[in-house]
Amino acid sequence: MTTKTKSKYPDNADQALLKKLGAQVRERLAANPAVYKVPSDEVELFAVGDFMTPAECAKMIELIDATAKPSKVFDVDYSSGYRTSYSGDVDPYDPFVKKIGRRVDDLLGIDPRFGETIQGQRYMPGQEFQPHHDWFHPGTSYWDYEMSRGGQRSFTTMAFLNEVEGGGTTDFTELGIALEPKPGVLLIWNNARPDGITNLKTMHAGRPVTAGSKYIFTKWYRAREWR
Ligand SMILES: O=C(O)CCC(=O)C(=O)O
Ligand SMILES: [Fe+2]
Repeated sequence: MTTKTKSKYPDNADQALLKKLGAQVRERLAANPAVYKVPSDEVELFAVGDFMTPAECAKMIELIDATAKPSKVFDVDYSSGYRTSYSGDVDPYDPFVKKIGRRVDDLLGIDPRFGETIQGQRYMPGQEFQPHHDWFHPGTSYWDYEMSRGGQRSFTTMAFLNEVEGGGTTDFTELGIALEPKPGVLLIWNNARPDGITNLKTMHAGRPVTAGSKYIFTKWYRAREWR
């Protein structure tokens, strides 16, 4: 249940910053031949193949297994069963994790201070992440807190780390796009539209894994310095 409370932050908080960041990242990705733009007029969505080597995927999976615990959710607004995977922040001071984080920073060209720490996720059969936006919704219990520590989420990056035996696609439910988990691939999307307004069409889901397991990591960027 969502309780609307008065906030000192406007619904479109950080719009101007999101617009500026969007333009900056768009230009940088367009200049990079390793970046594939997934065709859509509604969401700026990109993929990079072989972003992670097989050895790096294996190492990240090891770290996720070591830290995985039931997913933290913004509990008041996320009903139980919404996200049933396991997740955890992998050690941000681990040199390997730092190296991968810097690679993502460099790909996007966003100020590294805007980046959240890398979060790992593991799905076992039956586990999923139901349709949601990664950007924060005004009026939620966590809105003011998140606005005070970096503001709106600008870009999402998400890497597939293993071959999934069954299920586990990442679906953009408003776009009719289903992306097969392919180890080493990094997905990138802008959570805002080019005008800087948060984009409703970025609705996406991690579909239930039906066989095997699915490992990913996500790294989100804010509109401002994240603390
Ligand atoms: O597992 C997926 O494919 C999606 C994960 C996701 O949406 C998230 O972590 O925010
Ligand atoms: Fe998400």
